[in-house]
Amino acid sequence: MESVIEVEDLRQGYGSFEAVSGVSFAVARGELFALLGTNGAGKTTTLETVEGLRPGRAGSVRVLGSDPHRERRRIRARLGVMMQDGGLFPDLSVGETVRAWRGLVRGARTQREVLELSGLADRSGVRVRQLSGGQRRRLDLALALTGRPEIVFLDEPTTGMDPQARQEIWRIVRGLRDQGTTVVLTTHYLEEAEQLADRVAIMHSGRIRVAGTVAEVLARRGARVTFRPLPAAEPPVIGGVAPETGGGRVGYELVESVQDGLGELLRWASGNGIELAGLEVRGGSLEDVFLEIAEGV
Ligand SMILES: Nc1ncnc2c1ncn2[C@@H]1O[C@H](COP(=O)(O)OP(=O)(O)OP(=O)(O)O)[C@@H](O)[C@H]1O
Repeated sequence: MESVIEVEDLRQGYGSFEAVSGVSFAVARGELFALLGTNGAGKTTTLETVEGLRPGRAGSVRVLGSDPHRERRRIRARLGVMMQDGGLFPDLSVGETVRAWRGLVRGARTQREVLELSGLADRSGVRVRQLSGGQRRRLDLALALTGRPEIVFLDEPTTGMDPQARQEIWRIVRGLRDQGTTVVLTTHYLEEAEQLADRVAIMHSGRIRVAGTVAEVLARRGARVTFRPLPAAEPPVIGGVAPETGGGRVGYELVESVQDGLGELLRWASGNGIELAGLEVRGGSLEDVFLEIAEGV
């Protein structure tokens, strides 16, 4: 598959501080790639370098076959960027903002299309300063899409939004992907990545710690099996894993032996005439992986 973004061993920093310490990833055309991570992990720094806002300190970044910083003019019109803190003028109305933006973009969507994308067609005369935070983000997103970009960068597109506003952004982002647009986003919301992303990379302290499809990332987590303690019986070792007791439950973290371990537990229970009270089996979530990485496990 054609890679439209290739990042190899990228290093980036501020003064003597290194914020990104050797990050590598590639994004295929039409893919939705999410960068996740703890606060200060280096997501925005990575994204801004890939957008070409500044040159990397070391390593290589190619976007649509070009160096996004040195050859920015060559590819700029093919990229759409929605920054964390959009550069909107508070005194312009929504309509004026869209008109001004369209004037800067080649092959722009119509005024009406951009207003409809922003969901603000009926608020065209309202000043930007009067919009809610969520409405401003939607306007930012619509502006980023004005030139029908091939690649769209979204830095925390739904931060601070209520669930309904978030769903609306997700609908627009899914629409982009359906049209074959490549999307790279950063997010704090694991659910957002689970809902939208074809592939994710989880960053911590300037490095990518885990990357892959959501299914691949979750596969490194097993399942947690728990039940309520039994007064008369010592819980067995299953799948080679010893029981842990805490919070009023007996639990096992089964990674490679989920099915075998569960089978052993059920055979042990029925062999001893025991009913396992409150038995639960829960697969790993992206949140578990995230917390594990954030805790440096
Ligand atoms: N302009 C700057 N000058 C100095 N240090 C900076 C600057 N911008 C970011 N940093 C530092 O670089 C590190 C990475 O920041 P970055 O914003 O890339 O992380 P992030 O993963 O996007 O975080 P968040 O999720 O909190 O937005 C942090 O330690 C941050 O304090």
